[in-house]
Amino acid sequence: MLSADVIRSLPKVALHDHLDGGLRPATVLEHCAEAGHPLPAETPEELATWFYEAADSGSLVRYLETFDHTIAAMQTAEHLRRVAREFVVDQAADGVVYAEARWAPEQHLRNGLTLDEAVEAVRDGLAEGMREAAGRGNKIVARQIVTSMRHAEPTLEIAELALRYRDDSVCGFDIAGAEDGFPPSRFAPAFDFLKRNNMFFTIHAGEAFGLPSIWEAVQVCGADRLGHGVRIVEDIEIVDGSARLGRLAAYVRDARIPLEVAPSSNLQTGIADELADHPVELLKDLGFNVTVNCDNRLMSATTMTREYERLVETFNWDLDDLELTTINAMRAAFLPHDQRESIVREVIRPAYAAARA
Ligand SMILES: O=c1[nH]cnc2c1ncn2[C@H]1C[C@H](O)[C@@H](CO)O1
Ligand SMILES: [Zn+2]
Repeated sequence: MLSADVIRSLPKVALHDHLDGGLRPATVLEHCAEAGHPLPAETPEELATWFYEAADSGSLVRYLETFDHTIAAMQTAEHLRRVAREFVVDQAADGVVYAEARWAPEQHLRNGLTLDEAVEAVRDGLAEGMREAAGRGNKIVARQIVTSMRHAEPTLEIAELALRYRDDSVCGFDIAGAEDGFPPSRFAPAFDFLKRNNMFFTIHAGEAFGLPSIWEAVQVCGADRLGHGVRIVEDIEIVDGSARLGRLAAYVRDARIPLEVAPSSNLQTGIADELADHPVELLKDLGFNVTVNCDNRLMSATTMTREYERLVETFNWDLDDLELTTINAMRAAFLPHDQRESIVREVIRPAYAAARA
């Protein structure tokens, strides 16, 4: 069985990781003290436990309430820059070689930052993080995904922001937040605008709500990837031990739509009680384009290494499964094809070959 140390040493790819869901507890404490924002705990250890427990209710809406505290810690350019730098350094130390950090700039304007200033602060922090990680021998490429909050009044403003910073650290767009009651089609004008401009986007869908949400994300909005997407199992029937795919499940699989699966996070928001009952294994076995992600390292008390460790322990995942899902993720990255393939060829494949030898 693969140990945590071996998993950590292997190259991993993080496509779905929220910038405001992965802060170091000590940074939350420091920034919130400066901002005068009260917190429910006083030490990094207590705060880490508080986040995990508060997020572990089985409800996405309650899970999302915990972000009040991290968002309060990210309201100045300096705070955003540091959080972005630490995001990259921490991922790189965990063996992540490519990461996309998603966050919603509209939630970070309380102290007077403009949307552009906020995106630039994160851009600069990501660049510092990449330099710092490389200096420590952990090379990583990091980009940002600009997110719209789905309960907000849909506008084109955030999609336009993403487009303005394309090729300047922004690689894509996303919508996040409560899913039930806020279907992806509300943002159809933003997605149309991005399509017209040939820009990539992913959509959180099939996490807390089922097939109608996934269908809209894929067929109405044209999502390049699905954030979670795990409720696609609701369109799969097991009859006499063999799987029958409904039309939507078949489309998602056959069109190779990448699923940004985040096992620990999904358990906390109610997909199943135990990892053994999580659909990730079935989806992988059926040939869906599965990728493995943390979603929110702070709220789920996890890392990419930990997510894989749990999959190894629960489903006996081996090097083939790790390499497959890592290459799936790298090929689904919102990065130019030649850059993706060079990371696959020069970083991922050789490391897994060496681990086998
Ligand atoms: O898993 C999630 N589903 C829906 N929304 C989420 C999830 N994780 C984080 N968010 C929200 C809370 C953050 O403030 C926002 C932007 O990162 O995205
Ligand atoms: Zn998410």
